[in-house]
Parts: sequence; structure tokens; C-alpha cells
Amino acid sequence: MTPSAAAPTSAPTSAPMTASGPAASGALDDVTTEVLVVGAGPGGTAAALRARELGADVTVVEAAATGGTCVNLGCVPTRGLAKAARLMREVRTAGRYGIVAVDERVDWAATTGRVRAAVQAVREMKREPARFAEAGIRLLQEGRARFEDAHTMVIDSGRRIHADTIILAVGGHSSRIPIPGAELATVPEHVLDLPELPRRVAIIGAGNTGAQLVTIFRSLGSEVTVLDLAPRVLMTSDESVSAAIAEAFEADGVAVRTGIAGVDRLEQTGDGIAVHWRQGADAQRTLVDVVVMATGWPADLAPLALDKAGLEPERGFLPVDRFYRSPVPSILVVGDANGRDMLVQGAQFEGEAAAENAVLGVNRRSMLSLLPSGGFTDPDYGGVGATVAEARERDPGCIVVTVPFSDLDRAVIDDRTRGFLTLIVDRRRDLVLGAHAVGEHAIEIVQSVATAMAAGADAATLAAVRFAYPTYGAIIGLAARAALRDDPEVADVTSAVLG
Ligand SMILES: Cc1cc2nc3c(=O)[nH]c(=O)nc-3n(C[C@H](O)[C@H](O)[C@H](O)COP(=O)(O)OP(=O)(O)OC[C@H]3O[C@@H](n4cnc5c(N)ncnc54)[C@H](O)[C@@H]3O)c2cc1C
Ligand SMILES: NC(=O)c1ccc[n+]([C@@H]2O[C@H](COP(=O)([O-])OP(=O)(O)OC[C@H]3O[C@@H](n4cnc5c(N)ncnc54)[C@H](O)[C@@H]3O)[C@@H](O)[C@H]2O)c1
Repeated sequence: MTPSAAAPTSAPTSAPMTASGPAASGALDDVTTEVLVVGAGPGGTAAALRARELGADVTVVEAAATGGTCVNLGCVPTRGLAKAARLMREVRTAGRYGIVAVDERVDWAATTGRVRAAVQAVREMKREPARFAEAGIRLLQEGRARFEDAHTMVIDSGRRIHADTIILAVGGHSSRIPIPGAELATVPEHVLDLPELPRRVAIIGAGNTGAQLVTIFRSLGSEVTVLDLAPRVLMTSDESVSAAIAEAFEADGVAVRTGIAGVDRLEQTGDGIAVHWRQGADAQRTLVDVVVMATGWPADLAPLALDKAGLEPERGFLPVDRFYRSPVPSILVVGDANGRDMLVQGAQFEGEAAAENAVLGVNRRSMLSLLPSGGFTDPDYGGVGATVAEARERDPGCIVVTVPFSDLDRAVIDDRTRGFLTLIVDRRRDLVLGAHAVGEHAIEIVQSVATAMAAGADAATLAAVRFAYPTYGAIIGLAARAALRDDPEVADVTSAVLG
């Protein structure tokens, strides 16, 4: 189904361009292209490179910086702040190892400066414009593209593009909840613009973004309150992950308020911003210096004039079939814009698959069970595959084992015993259905399990791996062996392998 990676077999129909702005003559030539990709974030970049690799003539339109949300506003700056937060925690606890660190405090301007430098470094390392140029892909950075009809888009610059296929990879944007005083709040991508580290912060929304911001602000020294309508933090994670992270937040002094009835309004007072919210029928008021609304990330659809292409959004996203085709088959939608995975690795996979579906006319789709994800809270969390609830719903007899980090030598040595790895194994075929972890390097651990899942390794094979000592990854071996013990039949058969 997937052709081997080949050098471009045809040159673009007009010369590749990376220039911004009008051509020297003042008039902007129309472009006719086979594949038009709108957006050069992870989804659009993957789609464009793959489509070009398959020999198509490809044009990319990007309204802002290449790299998209991930590099410029999302994952990279968040991860940079998470690193600063980790350093602060290490400094605070260094005394346990006889290290005398004095005067730990945050120079917020230096912290944000360092994070911005990391964003710049990643952008330079990824060098999308150069990669596009090397591949012979036109990159047009002349503003936003919008539809004129299902095969024609016009950019803000006035340039018109006619395309056989259009792949929309337009991502999304933060959303403020529509309450009085909402303008007093900031949003996750503007946290770096805060003039100083706030003494008191309220974070509204405890999804992946909000949870990471909780740890960042708390570790750097802010008092943190987190509010969510949902009954638990990290609603899309396994329930055990949510419970462990909420417990860790509370142990660190964070006020965790989930299952609230609503946030009614924000009000500027002489002593900060008052957040008015309700728990059941009880009216509550929390006074803070900064409110961050991390309440979702709807797709960037308004500027697209979708009606001109015969498309209609649904609940803030553009629905697609399993092969990323919209109801207009020549228009595919990948990444955050279709509201499915909303992860970089998902967007990249979808971009490549959509390019193949568009150029080769095949039907490639993602294996959601192999999409590891997680976040950098304290401790970290991660997951892949079915949650325990999902697995038990499909097969009540599945094996679920949990190994605490306190059973892991390395975690004990490092004094990082908070957390666990849960492994879910199919009782009949012994295949790993899911893994969920909280603890040091949780995402890396889960990712190793995902690799095993991708290779079709069963629990017995995982149990037979001798993990290096003393490592965090060794918890996978402990969990796999526990899963075998839980299933005496398998344990008998594999006892020879395990020795
Ligand atoms: C704070 C935060 C932290 C995150 N951390 C992680 C993480 O650690 N790991 C992870 O996997 N995911 C993370 N995510 C999610 C991740 O950033 C997204 O899933 C990913 O960027 C989606 O890629 P995309 O290509 O679909 O869209 P985007 O990256 O949003 O790119 C879309 C691009 O399209 C452009 N565009 C939009 N409309 C138009 C138009 N009309 N014309 C031309 N160009 C247009 C935009 O300028 C943008 O560059 C995070 C998100 C946030 C907000
Ligand atoms: N590390 C990562 O992989 C990572 C990090 C950040 C974001 N992302 C992805 O980006 C996307 C957006 O993430 P997000 O966390 O910004 O959004 P989200 O939609 O995942 O979470 C938003 C949270 O806000 C809550 N909320 C919504 N309205 C509210 C209200 N009026 N009052 C109180 N709470 C309210 C919701 O219940 C939800 O828990 C997600 O799909 C996420 O997976 C991934």
C-alpha cells in the first residue's frame, strides 16, 4: 500500500517559491497545483512532504510561522517551562543529597527568555522552509487562505490557488469561556507574556494543557487553584492516572476543584482578580493575580469561508471519515482541525496518511491504539491504547496489573517512588492492550510499551526481556511478569522462557 520513499518524480508546474509578499510586478500569479496544503504545523508539514515524495506538485500556504502551534505556542514552550519547573523542584530538594543551594527564586524574565530561545532553536533545527524548498514544494506565507469554491482558495495577498486536492491542516486556537470579565484572563499560549510570575493563579480547565500549567506554576512557587466542570482532572486519561495526578497536586498544596457547577464571572478588585464559581449550589470566590483559561482548542475554521466549499463544521471541528476525507471528497482534514487525536504524533500520522490517500487513492487510517501520549506534570503521566474501563467493557476477563514505582529499585534510589505502571493484557492472546503510567519518565515508559505493541509482542515476550539495571524502564518487565502470574495458564507455558 505504501510506496517506498522515492525522490520527487516530477517538478512543480511553476517554479518553487518561498517568498512572502507580492511578486515584483505587483500582480500575484495564480497557482495551479495538485495538492494544496493549508497550514504548516506538524500535520501540514507531514502531508506536504509525503505528497511531494509521492511525486505530486505541492503548494503550502502558512499564515504565520512554520511549525504551527506545537513549536511556536504549544508543546515546545510548555516543555521548556516544565524543564524550568523541574529544575526548581530539584534545587528545592537538593539538600536531601547534601547539596547546599541557596537563594532559590525565579527570575521570570530570564526563564521566559530561555524558553523563547528554546522555541527558536527548535524552529531553526526543524527548518521547514528549507526542507520544503529542497523538496520542490512551494511555500506561500502571504496570509490566510480561504475558499472560493471546493477547488479554489485565495490568500490574503490576493493570490488564487487552484488545486485538485486540498488538505486542511489549520489547527486550532485557545478558547475563552464566554463569561463576564473573560478578558481579564489569559490563555495558555500567552503565559510567556505575563510580566511576572504570579503569586496566585487560577487555572480553568484541567485537561493536558491545564494540568501541565498547574505543575509549572506550583513548582515555580505560585499558589494554584485549578477548576474544571469535569468530574476529574485529565478526563481523557485512564481514571487511575487522573486520581494519582489529582492526589499529587493536592499533596503539593494545589487546590483541586473538579466537578464544579460553573465559573460565572471574573471581576477586577483592588487585590487581584476575583473568580466567582459554584460548587453545587454554593457560590465560591477565589482571589488570584492571574487566571489562565485552558478550556479547549477549537479548530481555526472561521476564516476559511467553508460554506463556499460546501463544508460545515460540527462542534468546532471539521468532521472527516476514517481516511480523513471530508464530506467533499477532494478536501481532506488532518490534525487538530478534525478534532480527533489533537496530538503532534496524531497530526503527523494523519498528514502522511491523507497525502497517500489523496495522491495514491488508497485508504490509509490511523491505529489509535498505538498513539502514546502524556504530560510533564509532577510526576509525569502517560498512556497508550485502551484505558482499563475501555478494555474491561470489551472483555471483562482482561488482565490488569499495576506495579507501584515503590517496587522499582531505580525509583527508590532516586527517591521518586510516587506512581505506577498499569499494564492491560488480553487473556486469550496475551497481547498488550494498553499501558498507563504515572511517575518519573512515565511517557518514555509508556512509549516503550507502545513499541512492543507495534511489534505485536505479547506479555510473555516482554517478560522475557532483561531490562538494564537500575532503570525506570525495568518496571515494564515487572508488570509483564505480574501479568503472567495473573494468568496461570500462560505462566506455565512461559516459565521455561522466564527461567
Ligand atoms: C499549550 C499546548 C501544549 C501542547 N503540548 C503538546 C505535547 O506536549 N505533545 C503533543 O503531542 N501535543 C501537544 N499539543 C497539541 C499540539 O500542539 C497539536 O496537536 C498540534 O500542533 C496539531 O498540529 P496541526 O498541524 O494540526 O495544527 P497546528 O500545529 O495548529 O498548525 C496549524 C497551522 O495552520 C496555520 N493556519 C491556520 N489557518 C490558516 C489559514 N486559513 N491559512 C493558512 N494557514 C493557516 C496556522 O498558522 C498554523 O501554523 C499542545 C497544545 C497546546 C495548546
Ligand atoms: N502533552 C500533551 O500531549 C498535550 C498538552 C496540551 C494539549 N494537548 C492537546 O491539545 C488539546 C487541547 O488541550 P486542552 O487541555 O487545552 O483542552 P481540553 O479540551 O483537552 O481540556 C479542556 C478542559 O477544560 C474544561 N472546561 C471546559 N469548559 C470549562 C468551563 N466553562 N469551566 C471549567 N472547565 C471547563 C473541560 O472540562 C476540560 O477538562 C487536547 O486535545 C490535548 O490533548 C496535548
